[in-house]
Amino acid sequence: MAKNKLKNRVKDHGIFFSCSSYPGSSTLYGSDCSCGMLLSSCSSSCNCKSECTNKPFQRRHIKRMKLVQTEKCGYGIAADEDINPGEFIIEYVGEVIDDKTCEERLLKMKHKVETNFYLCQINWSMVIDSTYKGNKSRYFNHSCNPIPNTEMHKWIIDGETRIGIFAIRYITNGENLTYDYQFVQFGADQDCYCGAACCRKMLGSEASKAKNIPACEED
Ligand SMILES: C[S@@+](CC[C@H](N)C(=O)[O-])C[C@H]1O[C@@H](n2cnc3c(N)ncnc32)[C@H](O)[C@@H]1O
Repeated sequence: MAKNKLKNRVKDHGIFFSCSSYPGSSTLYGSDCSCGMLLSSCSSSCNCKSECTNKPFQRRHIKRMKLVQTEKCGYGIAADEDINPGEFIIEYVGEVIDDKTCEERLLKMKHKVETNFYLCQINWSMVIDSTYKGNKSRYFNHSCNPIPNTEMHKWIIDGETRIGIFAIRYITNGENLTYDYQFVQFGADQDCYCGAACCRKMLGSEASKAKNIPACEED
């Protein structure tokens, strides 16, 4: 494990050395910073040194947000301040578990007839489970396009994969914060109540066919 970490760090240095952002130039997720464009946070080995703001995770400036009760999706999260496009909102955290543990937990949840799932698949071998440990990111609900106002991004920080939630458009104070789960996160047989006119899940379900919900253009 330690060996792997070391390998990753060495790889990261290739990215860090190529960073040529001028001090204080990058505030969003890397639009003008080589590291940011590669979804990698800047470090002390970068040319941009300490003034560079491309360190969303280390700086930990999470946005103000509050827990709300939604009409059909249980609890959700609403912005408690205006948020600009591209801004870092919060890190998605939880227990990092492997596929086997994930399957076991899913089976247990099924037996308990749980309806809220907090599992997020990061890659083939890694799942973040915020069922027992997490922060407010665990309450972000799903929306099909074009409704979501946030997006998840994988970042490499000191050789470790971390997940950040970023704004994809201007968000006004009070708006519910959602992203597209891509259906890796909640039970495959659950209906979606995101309210999008071309809700993918509803379109596929018998319920939507019965309600005659029109197909999206891209479908
Ligand atoms: C990560 S949790 C989000 C917080 C959750 N609403 C709660 O009350 O704790 C994911 C769960 O929320 C519900 N959910 C999220 N988005 C939904 C949607 N668009 N339609 C229906 N249920 C949704 C599902 O039960 C899903 O398993």
